[in-house]
Amino acid sequence: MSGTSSTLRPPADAVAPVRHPDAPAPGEPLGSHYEHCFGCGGAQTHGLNLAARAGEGVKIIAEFTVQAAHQGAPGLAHGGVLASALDETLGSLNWLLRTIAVTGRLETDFVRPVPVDTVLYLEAEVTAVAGRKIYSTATGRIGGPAGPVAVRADALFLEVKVDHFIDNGREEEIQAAMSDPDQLRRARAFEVNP
Ligand SMILES: CCCCCCCCCCCC(=O)SCCNC(=O)CCNC(=O)[C@H](O)C(C)(C)COP(=O)(O)OP(=O)(O)OC[C@H]1O[C@@H](n2cnc3c(N)ncnc32)[C@H](O)[C@@H]1OP(=O)(O)O
Repeated sequence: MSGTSSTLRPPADAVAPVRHPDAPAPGEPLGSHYEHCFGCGGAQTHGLNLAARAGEGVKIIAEFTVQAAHQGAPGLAHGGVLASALDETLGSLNWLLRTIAVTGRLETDFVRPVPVDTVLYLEAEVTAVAGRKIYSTATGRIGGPAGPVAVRADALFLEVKVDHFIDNGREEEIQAAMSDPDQLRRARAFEVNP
């Protein structure tokens, strides 16, 4: 079964997304934006450790290996973990636009089961922008770019101000991230254009 709800269809006045001139070059790894991020942070023992790199235009390519800690059914990835991998990959797209944005809606199709040890190969692309709304889509394949599709998602991200994180995040982590002496790391923790 497949389908997309009407809120994920760009309106008639939507425009094509524009890659920021300072976006990383195609093939360049994005690295982790925040070490405690469940999706990409190295400090998360059971996190996804997802590695994303810039693609052409407004595309991202990412890979993550399903670990034993990611199981739902015996030997198979938990659906929520797969949705997290899609969310993280889609979220990384905003780095190409240099827009701070959070997921408002994420619709996921689980097409086939994903065994532990699988390398999930993800491709995501921004499809349209309408004001604060950023529309995007992603696909996850088993093993590599020619592998069978296991998951796919459509998403709506909403542009926010950095205050979104400062006002809502737990004080302890906000203070730690803001007092990081590394300016780039400080900026990326909040997904801000450095
Ligand atoms: C390398 C480093 C990269 C960085 C890599 C980073 C990866 C990070 C991980 C991935 C990203 C995440 O998981 S982010 C974390 C998960 N997401 C969140 O925590 C977001 C929680 N939700 C919120 O804070 C809020 O609901 C917002 C910000 C999404 C929206 O609130 P708002 O700003 O007040 O906007 P609001 O006025 O309600 O709505 C504005 C317009 O958007 C529409 N809209 C709002 N929400 C929705 C929705 N869920 N579905 C449909 N439409 C919606 C409204 O109808 C309205 O349309 P109209 O009337 O104007 O037409």
